[in-house]
Amino acid sequence: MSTKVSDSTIRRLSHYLRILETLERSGGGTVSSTHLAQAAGTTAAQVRKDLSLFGSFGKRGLGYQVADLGDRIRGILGLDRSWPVVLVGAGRIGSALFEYRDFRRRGFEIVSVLDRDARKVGVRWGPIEIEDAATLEAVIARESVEMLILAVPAPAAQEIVDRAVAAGVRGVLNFAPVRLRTPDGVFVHNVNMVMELEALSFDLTSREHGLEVGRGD
Ligand SMILES: NC(=O)c1ccc[n+]([C@@H]2O[C@H](COP(=O)([O-])OP(=O)(O)OC[C@H]3O[C@@H](n4cnc5c(N)ncnc54)[C@H](O)[C@@H]3O)[C@@H](O)[C@H]2O)c1
Repeated sequence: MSTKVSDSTIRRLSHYLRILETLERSGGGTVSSTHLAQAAGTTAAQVRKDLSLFGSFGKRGLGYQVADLGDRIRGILGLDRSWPVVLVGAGRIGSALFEYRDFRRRGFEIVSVLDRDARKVGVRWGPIEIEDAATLEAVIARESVEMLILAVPAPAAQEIVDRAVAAGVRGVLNFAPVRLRTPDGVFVHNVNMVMELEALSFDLTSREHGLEVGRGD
């Protein structure tokens, strides 16, 4: 039977990893679940619960080896390899994402950018040239890509995803404000900054409604 892992657990693992990487840079050693919890804004019990989903880590009373736990979390998150990524949509969002250097540092390399606008196709962006969106399937095969970033207008999104999935893509980071339909085994993560702002607005107004903001599962 497979274990269900919540999105919040995955986010906390990313958070723990950042803390561990800071500790690795300052010499490593060991870290307690209490320290990790404080730095991540959660409880020691939550840290232990999150990690226990993936096996046993650390020794009771001795804490976790920073380097070892970092490696294990990188393995759990699939960050012990690099992921070539194709970006479709060389517009404002697309160019901002392409410029973002942390992707490559964390193992996500945008190996191709595609657009359907003839004025953009062939334009050089650093080491790459924007390619014609009509060649999407060929690019996915050439680069052995499983991840797609979608930064096109909403009406264009579904068709691109259908083609990409048929060509072998299994994960989509979607910026278009549209709910995409994909078959089982294909994962879509939507980025919607308006929803984030709405959540923030809720946080700021919740007291007026007598509500307490909680950050549980
Ligand atoms: N997730 C968020 O929070 C957020 C924030 C802002 C914008 N967006 C969304 O991101 C998307 C991109 O926004 P933008 O401001 O970069 O737009 P933009 O108009 O600057 O860029 C869109 C690009 O997509 C290209 N394109 C259009 N149809 C295409 C197709 N069928 N195949 C390939 N390329 C195609 C266009 O030529 C253009 O270069 C939009 O859907 C927008 O609503 C999301």
